[in-house]
Amino acid sequence: MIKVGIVGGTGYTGVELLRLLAQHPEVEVEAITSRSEAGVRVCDMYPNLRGHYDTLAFSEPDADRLGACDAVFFATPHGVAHALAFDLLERGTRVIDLSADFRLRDAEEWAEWYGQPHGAPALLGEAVYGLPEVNRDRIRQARLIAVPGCYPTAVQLGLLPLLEAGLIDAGHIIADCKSGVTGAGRGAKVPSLLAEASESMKAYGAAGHRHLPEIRQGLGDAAGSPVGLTFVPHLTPMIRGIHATLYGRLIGEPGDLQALFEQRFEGEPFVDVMPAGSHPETRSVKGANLCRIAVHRPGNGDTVVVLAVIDNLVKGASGQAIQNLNLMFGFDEKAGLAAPALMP
Ligand SMILES: NC(=O)C1=CN([C@@H]2O[C@H](COP(=O)(O)OP(=O)(O)OC[C@H]3O[C@@H](n4cnc5c(N)ncnc54)[C@H](OP(=O)(O)O)[C@@H]3O)[C@@H](O)[C@H]2O)C=CC1
Ligand SMILES: CC(=O)N[C@@H](CCC(=O)OP(=O)(O)O)C(=O)O
Repeated sequence: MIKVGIVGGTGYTGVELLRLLAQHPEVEVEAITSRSEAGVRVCDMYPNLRGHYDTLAFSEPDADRLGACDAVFFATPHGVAHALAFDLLERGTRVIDLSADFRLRDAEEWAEWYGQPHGAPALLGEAVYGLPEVNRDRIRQARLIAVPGCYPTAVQLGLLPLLEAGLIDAGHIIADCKSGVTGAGRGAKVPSLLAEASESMKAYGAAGHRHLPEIRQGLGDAAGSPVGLTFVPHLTPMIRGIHATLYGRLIGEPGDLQALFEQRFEGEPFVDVMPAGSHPETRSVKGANLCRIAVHRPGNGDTVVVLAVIDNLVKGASGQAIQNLNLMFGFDEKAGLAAPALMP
């Protein structure tokens, strides 16, 4: 049994960590922080957790208490993990950061997109990008994990087989993505209000979203050279879910694309390549640590269309974070993550 701490326990990804860890056979949640709810019992704020965490209460972030844990998850806004990660690593605590603080390798690029100086550039060299389908062996050895963003998880998983095999024009890729409103976090914001977000849909960040450099970095690694990417996110009236529709221009005759995807993800516990002709639905991954993918070649033409769906709070955040923890501590990769999706 290991002890873990969670910094930022009142947000959607924090409570999702608690829900999933309640089923984890090797983990005990030792500390959970919230400055605004310090002293409140977790089960009083989140009644779905009654019977699972009846004595655990939110507390102020405290380096000594967190540093006594084997691992600490940061489910906090950008910049918070920068300030605490070094101290925790010095104490021998491993850090799994759900925010974007350690996702970009270039501190200056991070500062440009996140509008603040990078607070821990000295740690960037050792941070491992926590996409197990790419970096599984490095994750096993890591002390510091940058959990990928929600859109970047869906887009990279959907495009990796094509880029690694050099089958599409890496200079002209389009990622048209839709997210549920929990992607915007739990903090009160006008665009997340029921009257604003329901029965309507809108694009945002078309001129440049902060996930663009993260996705470009990962796709560039897969392609072996810089990629040209147009990424347009949309806010849709659902609570959870990301749907990515990805377009690439085929170079020459690609062979059997369905077989390519099946082989690339063979044995992956959390990627499901669906049968040819499928159209995956976000509800088919709701609550599950899973990316379902379908690959199409309309009219046998020169464009390949990949459809990828995840739950933004699970494979797009907290589930993927636990998948990383399992690898870091040598647990079964599926521990705590085996439940199927909720349908309907
Ligand atoms: N929602 C999603 O789908 C996804 C989110 N993420 C990322 O995960 C992180 C958390 O997201 P989400 O759960 O939605 O966020 P929320 O905004 O819902 O929650 C943020 C949490 O962080 C705490 N917090 C805020 N500021 C500080 C601070 N300075 N020091 C310590 N704690 C702080 C808050 O508690 P309090 O203020 O009381 O201390 C709260 O518990 C973000 O970086 C987000 O971008 C990643 C993938 C997907
Ligand atoms: C719908 C919505 O607002 N989505 C968020 C992305 C989700 C998220 O939290 O991004 P990280 O994984 O990088 O933390 C956004 O567009 O900024």
